Amino acid sequence: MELFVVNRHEGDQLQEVPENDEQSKLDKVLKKIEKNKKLRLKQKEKQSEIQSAKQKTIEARKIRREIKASIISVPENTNNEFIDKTVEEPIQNESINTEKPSNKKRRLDPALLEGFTVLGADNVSNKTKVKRVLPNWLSNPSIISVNLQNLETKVSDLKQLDKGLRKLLKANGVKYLFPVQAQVIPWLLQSIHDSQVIFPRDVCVSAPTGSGKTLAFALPVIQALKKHTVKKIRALVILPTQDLALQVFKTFKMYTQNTSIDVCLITGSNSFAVEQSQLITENKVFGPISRIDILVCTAGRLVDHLKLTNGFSLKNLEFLVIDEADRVLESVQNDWLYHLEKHIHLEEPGSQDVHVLNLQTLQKHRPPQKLLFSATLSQDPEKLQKLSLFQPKLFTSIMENQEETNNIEKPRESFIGKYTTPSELSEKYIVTSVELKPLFLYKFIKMEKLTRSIVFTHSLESAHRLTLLLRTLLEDKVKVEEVSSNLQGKSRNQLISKFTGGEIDLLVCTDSLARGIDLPNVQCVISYSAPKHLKTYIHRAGRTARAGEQGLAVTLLNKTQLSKFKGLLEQANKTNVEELIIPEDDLEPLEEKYRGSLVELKKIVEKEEKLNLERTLVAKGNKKTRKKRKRQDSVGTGSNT
Ligand SMILES: Nc1ncnc2c1ncn2[C@@H]1O[C@H](COP(=O)(O)OP(=O)(O)OP(=O)(O)O)[C@@H](O)[C@H]1O
Repeated sequence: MELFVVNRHEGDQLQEVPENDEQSKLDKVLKKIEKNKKLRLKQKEKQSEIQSAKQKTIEARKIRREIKASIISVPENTNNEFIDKTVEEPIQNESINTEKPSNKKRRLDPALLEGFTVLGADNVSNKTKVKRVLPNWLSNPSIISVNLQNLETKVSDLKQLDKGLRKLLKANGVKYLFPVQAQVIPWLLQSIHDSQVIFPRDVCVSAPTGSGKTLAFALPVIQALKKHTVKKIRALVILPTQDLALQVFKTFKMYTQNTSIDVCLITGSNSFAVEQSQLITENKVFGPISRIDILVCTAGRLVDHLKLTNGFSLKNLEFLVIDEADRVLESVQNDWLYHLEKHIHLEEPGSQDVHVLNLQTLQKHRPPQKLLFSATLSQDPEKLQKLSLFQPKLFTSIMENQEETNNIEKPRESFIGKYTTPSELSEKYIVTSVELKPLFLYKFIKMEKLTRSIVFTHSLESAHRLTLLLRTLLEDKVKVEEVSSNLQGKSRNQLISKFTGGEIDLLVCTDSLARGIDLPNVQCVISYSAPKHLKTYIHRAGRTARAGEQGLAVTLLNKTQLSKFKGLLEQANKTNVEELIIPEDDLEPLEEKYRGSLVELKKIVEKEEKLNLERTLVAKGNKKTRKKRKRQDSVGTGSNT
């Protein structure tokens, strides 16, 4: 029997009792019940503890939210502070909170539970919605109108502006200032005047394409530099491309005539040595000295001169203008910002006066006033922060006819950062299939009798093929040319002048021509390849409807691109861009011709490819023969010696 005895664990307190002892059995059961009762009671207590801890955690979160809300409200006069737009509660706040008066401290204690998963607790809590908080200077800009029709500021009334400059403006047909000029020029002139006693604030200007931003910075800079007699580079204007630098250079040249100010352009279109000789002259007594006052350049070429040109100095810089600023800042060309800052802040060898703190040395070592301009200026504090702006001031435009215009004070935070386009710009889109896209374009060109228009494609190859196809379709009745980045220097400029002069009707190009280029009276801009980014769309469209003229921007889309394109437009508050419907029936009579042109295009492309191949082979062959000859020559010379 003993083999079958099972030793059961009956609990520590339980004594072994004889099986027939009923009373002891009963006692045993009662004890068990009592024990279970106690256990349940304990569990209940634990449960209620957990419940109250949960309640406390919720209260603590509520308090932290309140404290956070008071911390992220931006105080006045913190112009140059960049407060992260995605302010999440800083961890340090927890320890700060626990040191609050006793009642709060008690309420915040459950924060200690943070990090523990409370079993059985309801861990689904509402996440605090992160509010976009901009620094004061970004959320309180000066608003620029986009209306170029009813201009109010007469050039002759702007008495702060130098008489000579006013005369030149009139001579160039400028009688009224555009809104961006009417606001920025007087403000800058005042700040330049005040800069004798206080450091001037940096300025960011975001205004539509073709709204006249170039004069808004050029005129104040020229006026400020007129007083100097000694030549030193005092204004540096940086642009993203050679074309744009040339354009801005021309404006400076125009408005510095009749002054002693010298302007120079360095973009790499001339040889390095020529540029060096334009920048610096060698003086027998003083060594290398500057020949110029204003330098217009591209970022990459600037760095080359900072590194290699003896005597090239930007230590007297009073203005640093960055036009198309968002693009220039995106470019990492030779790390230009780093090299520029390093150069400006580097002490002259043997210089002592930086350590002497008086007004004169402060003025001498004051950083240049930074002026940033663009139609798509980033208003993201993090991006702007790398420029270390000093008490920046923002001028920005907003869309007319928007609710915001009527109540500027209310929705500032929501409209800041949205790009604006000229109010004279009409926008449309055409939906088509990939195969019929060129046919739709052809029909649209014929329908609208387009001249003075620009077609944007996504690649050089696509621009080239589309040019060939359009030529065969349009049979030279409409003059089509392509501008690509393959085309450099003079020939590129010649082509652009031909277009400006009306000799070319359609320019097919890539986005190398999308930004800043000021071509007068462009009738229509066609995005043959859909733009991938809103900025690209805005700059492409900005080649038309400039300086108060009417203009049309049309985008060709596949069905799959439609929703993304609409999304882009929404980002700029454009909700009523309409579809231009070209009925497929209208295309039928053209299909025959289209097919013929495609066959023609295929032949031309094949011929070109063959020609290219032959040229490459000839080039390779020449190289080989040259090498062979060289070897033979050296063998020959060896045998002779
Ligand atoms: N007050 C004015 N009256 C008449 N025309 C003007 C005035 N100001 C500028 N313009 C002309 O308007 C055109 C566009 O000016 P500008 O190139 O400066 O525009 P923008 O704002 O820099 O454009 P983008 O952003 O595309 O570079 C130029 O041809 C310029 O000569």
